[in-house]
Amino acid sequence: MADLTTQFLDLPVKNPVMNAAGVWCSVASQLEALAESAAGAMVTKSCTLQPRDGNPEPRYRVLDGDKPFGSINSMGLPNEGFAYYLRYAQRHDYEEKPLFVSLSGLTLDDNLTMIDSLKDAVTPAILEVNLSCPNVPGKSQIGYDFESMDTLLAEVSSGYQRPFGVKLPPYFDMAHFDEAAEILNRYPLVAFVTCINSIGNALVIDLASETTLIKPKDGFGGLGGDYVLPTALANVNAFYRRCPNKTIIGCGGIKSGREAFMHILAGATLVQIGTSLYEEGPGIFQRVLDELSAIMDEKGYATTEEFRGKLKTL
Ligand SMILES: O=C1NC(=O)NC(C(=O)O)N1
Repeated sequence: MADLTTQFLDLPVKNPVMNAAGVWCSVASQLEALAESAAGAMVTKSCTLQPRDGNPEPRYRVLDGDKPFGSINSMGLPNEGFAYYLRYAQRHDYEEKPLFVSLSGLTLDDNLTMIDSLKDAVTPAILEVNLSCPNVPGKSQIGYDFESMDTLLAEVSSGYQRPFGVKLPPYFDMAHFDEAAEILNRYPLVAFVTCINSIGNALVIDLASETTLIKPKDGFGGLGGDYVLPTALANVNAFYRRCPNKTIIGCGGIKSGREAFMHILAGATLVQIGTSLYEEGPGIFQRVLDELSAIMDEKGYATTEEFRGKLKTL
């Protein structure tokens, strides 16, 4: 029988499956549902210093023939504001499972202000800095601006002075994998890297009405689900190869034990579920865990360590 327990940084985790920031984690009732779910860890909605309404509706659509195979979203960082998530972090039961807090400040100063407060709160929450929201009109993704990313990592490292992680956008070019990894490797406090956020600024069209599916940004939004699995696996493996001293969290296209297995094989220690969680709800965690466990039993792996990063090439 597969043993799904694992270690993340120096923390014991009962299993490697969790939510992706932004999905089922914006308000306390959702966070409590995640805390009670089978997920081995959980993360809060990426927050800004002040509460935000986000973009106009419709801003999320699941793309489904007979079964959901993807999503497009342009939420625009709607959230209750940093203080709300800090309050949750201070009442979370860390014996039950680790909690990640995701920050996505609209400015570097906002990020540093939130990080100071998080550090002063002395909470066991794990910091994930979102460098990759594609949906705030007029704001580019820090992960695609290497100079800004370098500056942010320097400032956060010196301000936070504790291990933290970053949520990266997908990259699509070897030179970009190399450059991003070279920057990340300058910062030993960047203990983990979460790959990937949605594939930004996709466009989905409704044929019948000849109209975009979502309203914000003329219909341009972040793509998730089946569409992004190959890109997510590539980013997980690219940073796993290039950042041997960092832990990788895989996100993108996970809807069953199969994709969770692939992400771990590519190098992920934990895996995050977004689109499928949005559609199925927190019951998905036990289903994916059972499926992952069955695949491991079938292949003869007792733990995830035995196959993590062991992707073979031809
Ligand atoms: O980082 C993010 N990625 C997304 O795909 N959507 C949300 C958002 O728009 O709030 N943020």
